[in-house]
Amino acid sequence: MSDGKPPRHVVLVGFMGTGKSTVSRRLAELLACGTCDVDAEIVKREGEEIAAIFAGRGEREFRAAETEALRAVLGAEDALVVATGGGAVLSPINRELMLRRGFVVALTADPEQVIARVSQDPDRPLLQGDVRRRVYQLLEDRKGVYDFAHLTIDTTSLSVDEVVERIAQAISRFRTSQHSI
Ligand SMILES: Nc1ncnc2c1ncn2[C@@H]1O[C@H](COP(=O)(O)OP(=O)(O)O)[C@@H](O)[C@H]1O
Ligand SMILES: O=C(O)C1=C[C@@H](OP(=O)(O)O)[C@@H](O)[C@H](O)C1
Ligand SMILES: [Mg+2]
Repeated sequence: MSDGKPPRHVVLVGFMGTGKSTVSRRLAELLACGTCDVDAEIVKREGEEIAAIFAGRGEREFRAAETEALRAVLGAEDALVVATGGGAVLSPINRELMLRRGFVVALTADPEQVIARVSQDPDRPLLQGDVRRRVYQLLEDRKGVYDFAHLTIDTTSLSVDEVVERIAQAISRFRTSQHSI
């Protein structure tokens, strides 16, 4: 349900390793606005690392904490670039919050590119064990879940700066067409 306010934040969604956290920081610099990573917000609010929450309390509790963190972040008065975690879109409540408060940008990347990027960081709890198998399985499980975004960018062969530039151009078009961000 709309509360009558225009979309305000830029919200990045997408599978793990598509570049949401990295792009969000760089895009915020370019737009001269604040930025928030929902994963970092969860860690701050819960006082535990993401992997520790998954290990100690399970994914269900992580998802509940994620919705509360997302709600708090998107409630900010000033415009932010918000990086979400790859599974944040699984909840219809979260998708509704994002669409109500933001211009939603989905980042995608080919599976092998995702694997190359996430293999450098061993801390993602859902990718423990056989990373390749987990990535292909989760991509299959999550097919279509990022399609609700206003804009989708395939980052497979783009640099971070090129992704940032494309989002900035799209925001500019979106602004002139009707909305404020
Ligand atoms: N467009 C890109 N090209 C190459 N490497 C990238 C790109 N975007 C992100 N990366 C790298 O991929 C890794 C995962 O990026 P990250 O921002 O943590 O993704 P996410 O938040 O979507 O999981 C990081 O090492 C980052 O530097
Ligand atoms: O896809 C997911 O379910 C998750 C993605 C992670 O964020 P990134 O997409 O930034 O890696 C983090 O929220 C958590 O490990 C769960
Ligand atoms: Mg991230």
